[in-house]
Amino acid sequence: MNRFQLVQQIKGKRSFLCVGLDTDITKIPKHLQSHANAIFEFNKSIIDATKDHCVAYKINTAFYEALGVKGWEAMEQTVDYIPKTHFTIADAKRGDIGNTSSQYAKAFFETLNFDSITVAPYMGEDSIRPFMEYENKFVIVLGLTSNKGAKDFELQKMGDEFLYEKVISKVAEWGTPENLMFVVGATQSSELSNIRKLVPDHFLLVPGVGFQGGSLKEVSEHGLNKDCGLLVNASRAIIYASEDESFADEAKIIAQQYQQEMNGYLNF
Ligand SMILES: O=c1ccn([C@@H]2O[C@H](COP(=O)(O)O)[C@@H](O)[C@H]2O)c(=O)[nH]1
Repeated sequence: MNRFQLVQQIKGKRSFLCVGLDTDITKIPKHLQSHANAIFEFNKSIIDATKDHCVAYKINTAFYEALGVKGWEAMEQTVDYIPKTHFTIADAKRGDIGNTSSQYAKAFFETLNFDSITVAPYMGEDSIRPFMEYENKFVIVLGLTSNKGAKDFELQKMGDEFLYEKVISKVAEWGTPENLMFVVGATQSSELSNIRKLVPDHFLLVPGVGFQGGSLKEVSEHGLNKDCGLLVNASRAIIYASEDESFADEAKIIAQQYQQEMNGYLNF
């Protein structure tokens, strides 16, 4: 999917919600846990229930990799099941020397047909370039993350700049808003206006609303750009909205609430 198609979808749905499929076998409703293909069955119900209210799905690969072959198969089935109208994110946080990054890119963009992948910037340009060689695919580079540990490196000053500012400005030179996005945690909304000065046109993937306490209102006030420019992710708040058989209906209700709130913030 390209940027234009993503923006069109946001405009049509009046939503910039990304549903996070952080599917944990121990947290899904009891009646599904004994199912031979429990993870995929759960995801299928969540996708069916939320697809009218969101524009993207983010699969955090850790939850699937933890289960070995069965988890990987469930991830493959899930990516294939997500409607082609929706933007897909492999939240895999990869990045390595060039030839290894090429294999990661092949794994997530060819073997699995994701639209994008999250990448850690620490190893520099040659670790990110291989992901950028694909047309209509996005590299989503960790900028300023939502966790407490962001203060250990990302929010350390290097001269008169924070490290995260240096990372975002430098990485932005390697790509364009057509193939590059940045992760910025919703818990870091006080830095969003500053980030928008560095990258006015890029999309930002914003995790951290819901369970981590980030504010959708603040993120929208400081992060929206002329094309929306935001994909706000909620995982646990949506997929674990209920532990019983009505989990998909409850997930739909929460996703719809996010959509309605987002509609009110959109400036087009
Ligand atoms: O800075 C970051 C980067 C990634 N994440 C991921 O997003 C989701 C958040 O899940 P919630 O349940 O909505 O809190 C999860 O997959 C994280 O690994 C992040 O939270 N912060």
